[in-house]
Amino acid sequence: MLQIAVTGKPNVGKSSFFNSATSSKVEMANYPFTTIDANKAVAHVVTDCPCAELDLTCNPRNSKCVDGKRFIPIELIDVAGLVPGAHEGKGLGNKFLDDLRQAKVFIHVIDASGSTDVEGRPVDAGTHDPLEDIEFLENEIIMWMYGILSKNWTRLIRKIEAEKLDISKVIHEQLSGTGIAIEHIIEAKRPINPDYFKWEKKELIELVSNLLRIAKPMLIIANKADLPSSEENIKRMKEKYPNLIPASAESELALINASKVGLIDYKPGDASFNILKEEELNDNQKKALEYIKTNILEKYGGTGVQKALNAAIFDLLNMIAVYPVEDEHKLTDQKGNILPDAILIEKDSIPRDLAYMVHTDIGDKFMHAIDAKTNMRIASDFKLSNGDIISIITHG
Ligand SMILES: Nc1nc2c(ncn2[C@@H]2O[C@H](COP(=O)(O)OP(=O)(O)OP(=O)(O)O)[C@@H](O)[C@H]2O)c(=O)[nH]1
Ligand SMILES: [Mg+2]
Repeated sequence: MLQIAVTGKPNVGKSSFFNSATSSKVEMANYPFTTIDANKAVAHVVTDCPCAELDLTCNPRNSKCVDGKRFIPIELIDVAGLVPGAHEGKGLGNKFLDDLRQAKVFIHVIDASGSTDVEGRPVDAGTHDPLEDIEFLENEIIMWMYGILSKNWTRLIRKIEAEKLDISKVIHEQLSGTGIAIEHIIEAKRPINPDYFKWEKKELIELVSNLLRIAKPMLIIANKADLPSSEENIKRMKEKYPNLIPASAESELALINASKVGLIDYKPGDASFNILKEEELNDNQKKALEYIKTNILEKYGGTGVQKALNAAIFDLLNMIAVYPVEDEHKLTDQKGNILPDAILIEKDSIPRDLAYMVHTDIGDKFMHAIDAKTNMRIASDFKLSNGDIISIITHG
């Protein structure tokens, strides 16, 4: 399953974000290094389910559908906090950084309120500038990957020369286990001096920065947006990082918990909620809900948690959800389930790519595909888009 890593310095709310997105109960506390061992669980990205526009009732198998919204599973990993110097082992950094290897995209959680110092220790709200945290973390991740790439570099270069090997392939092998594709490496090294025998630290770092930008993009989440000192910081940071998403993991947890016990009507991603059992709420709960409504939902259009997951997959990784079916008339699988599976695939993929995502065997036996919304056969270079329902015709 596609993995998103939740990363950042200690004590910013990574585990709170993780718990709110996955309904897990890992420990959260106001001191650094509460989390040591990485936690993994399933979260969901949400998109419009085609069942709504087609006026159908679907029977999802690999995902869920709630009120015409399709919730598609992804894996979230919550890791230990990183401090400056992590790539040199500070704060157990090397071990912690290796937990990020598999991730396709990073959600970088920062404490927008400035109430934790650079190593995550609580300080007076507003006394630390969270902008500094964005820069140091990016640098740590670059230096970590540089460490992996540059290991035995001189020996590797000699080997490439002696055995006439392809540099991209060798780099690909060196970075195996990071999910970085050879195409990413080819693209990342394009702007760098082609004479790789002359590459030094500067060129390798440039290569790694390009690679990370292409292959493992990072989304910044300004968490603790509910605290008063966050507002000014968010405004200021947005000028430099316009894609930054303000969030309040703590508010999302509160809303989800209230919704689970039936006090309110709320689902992840909603920008509002309805109180269902006013009489069962005590004064503190009423105040808390009112606070979240005015200071988070109305101000930022949601708690930011679901928005962040969606942005990571649909915007940063440029993915779309496509629905393979076996019966293009009934839009079902063999067992009669309507729109059973939602598959996350890169935008502009072609039908054969989808066939391979469904199963290697289906990919190998691919003949052509049918757009099940129009019942028309589609070209082999047809570019899939979000919400497409596709029937794959195979031979044999
Ligand atoms: N006000 C506010 N506090 C939050 C929010 N999210 C988390 N916190 C608090 O921040 C502190 C740290 O939360 P954690 O989720 O443990 O943070 P972490 O980043 O996982 O910390 P480490 O595991 O130590 O790296 C806790 O006291 C949380 O209650 C939020 O959205 N708003
Ligand atoms: Mg934690």
